[in-house]
Amino acid sequence: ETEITWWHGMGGHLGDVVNQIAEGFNESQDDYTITPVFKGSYEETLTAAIAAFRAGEQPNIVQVFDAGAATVIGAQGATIPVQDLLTQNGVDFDIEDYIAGVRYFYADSDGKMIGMPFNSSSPVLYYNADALAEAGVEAPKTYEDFEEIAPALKDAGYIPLVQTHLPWEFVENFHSRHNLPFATNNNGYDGAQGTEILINSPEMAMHFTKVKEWLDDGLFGFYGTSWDDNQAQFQDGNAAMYIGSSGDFGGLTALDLPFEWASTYLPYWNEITGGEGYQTFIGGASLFAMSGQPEEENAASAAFFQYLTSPEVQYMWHRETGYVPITEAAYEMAREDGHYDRFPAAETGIKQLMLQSGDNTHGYRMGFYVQIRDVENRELSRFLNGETSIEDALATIEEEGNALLARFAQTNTN
Ligand SMILES: O=P(O)(O)OC[C@H](O)CO
Repeated sequence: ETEITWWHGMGGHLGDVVNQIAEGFNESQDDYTITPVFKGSYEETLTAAIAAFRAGEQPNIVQVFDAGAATVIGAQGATIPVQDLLTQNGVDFDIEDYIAGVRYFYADSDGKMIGMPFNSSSPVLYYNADALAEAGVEAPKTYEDFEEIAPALKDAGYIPLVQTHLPWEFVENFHSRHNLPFATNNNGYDGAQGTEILINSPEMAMHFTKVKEWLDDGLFGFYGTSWDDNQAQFQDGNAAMYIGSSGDFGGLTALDLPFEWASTYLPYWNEITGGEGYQTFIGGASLFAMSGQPEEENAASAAFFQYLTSPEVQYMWHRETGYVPITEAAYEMAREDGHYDRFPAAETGIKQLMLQSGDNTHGYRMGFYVQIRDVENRELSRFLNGETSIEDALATIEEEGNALLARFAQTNTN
C-alpha cells in the first residue's frame, strides 16, 4: 500500500471535514492511504512547505491559499502541474468541468491547470437577522445603503459592521466588485516582468477614508488583523453584520447561534460602479502536488484528486463547509438535492461569483503577494489606528509592494 501526506491549513470544523474526506478516500480503495496533517494557518502551511521542499522532505500534496498561488505557480520545478499529474496517471481531465470562476484561477499563462481547486470561497456579508429586525432595517446592498442603516443598528446597541480580512475583503475583492484594475499587465496575468500594483487610487482612498469615519463614529468595529477576533464579535451577538468567507457557513451553522442569521452579497459603492456591482473572484485555496516524489506516490495523489473532485465528495465538502462547489456537476447536485431551498445562505458565494464580469473581475496574479498582504495589513491598520494618513499608507503599500514584485520578477521569467 502506498502512503501519501497532505499538508493543509484547515483548523477546527474545517479540519474535521478534511479528515472525513481523507477517511472516505482511504476506505474507498485498498491501494493508497492519505494522511492529512494540519500545519497551522495558510501562511504557516506555505512557509512549512517551502522549507520542507528545500530540505527534500516535502509532502505529496500541499494546500496553498490564493495569495500564495502566484509564488508557487512561478516556482518552476517545485510542483507537478495537476493537469499533467492527472493525465499521466490515466485520470480524465477536462477544464470545462470546473465552474467558470474556478477554471483558470490556478492555471498558468497558457491555461494549463497547475493547482487543483479545492476550497474555493468568496467574501460575503453575514447578518444577524434578529438585530436587523430589531433596528427596523434591511441588509444593505451597497455601502451607501450601509451608511443609511448603520445609525439605527448602533442605536439598537450593536456594532453595525466588522470585517475579517482587510486585504482580501477591502482591497483585492474590492477591485473585482468595482471592476477596477489592481495591477498592470492585465492584473499580473500577462507575466511578472514589469507588473506593478495599483492600490494608490482615489477609490481606495475614498473607501478607507469612509471606513475610518465609520470607525470613529461607532458604526464599524476593527479588532486588528486577526480573522477570529473580528468574527467573534458577530458570533457573540455584538456585531450586527460581518464580511467574511462563504467558507464560514459550516462553522457558523455548527455553532448553533442563538439568533437567526443569513448572508447576502459583498456590498459595493454605487458611486463607483454607477449601477450594479461586479462579480468577485475565488479565494480560499487549492492543492498542489509537490515534485520529487516516487511515481507510485504521484499515482496515489492523482487517485486522491479524482476522488476529491467527484460530485459526491465536492457536494459533501460544500454542504459541510460553505466553500463553493468547484465543478458544474457538484453545483447541479446541490441544487437538485434542494440544498439551497433549505439553506439559501449556502448559495450566496457561488451566485456572487457569477454576477456580471469585467476586465478586472478575474483576480490578480502577483508574486510574493503574501508579503504584500503583510504590508497592506500593517499600513491599513496604522491608518485605522490614526497613526498615518491614507495617502501615506497607500503610497507606502505601493512602494513596498512594487519592490517585492520587482524582486519576484527577477527570480521568475514567465
Ligand atoms: O477563509 P478562506 O479559506 O475563504 O480564504 C480567504 C482568503 O482567500 C485567504 O487568502
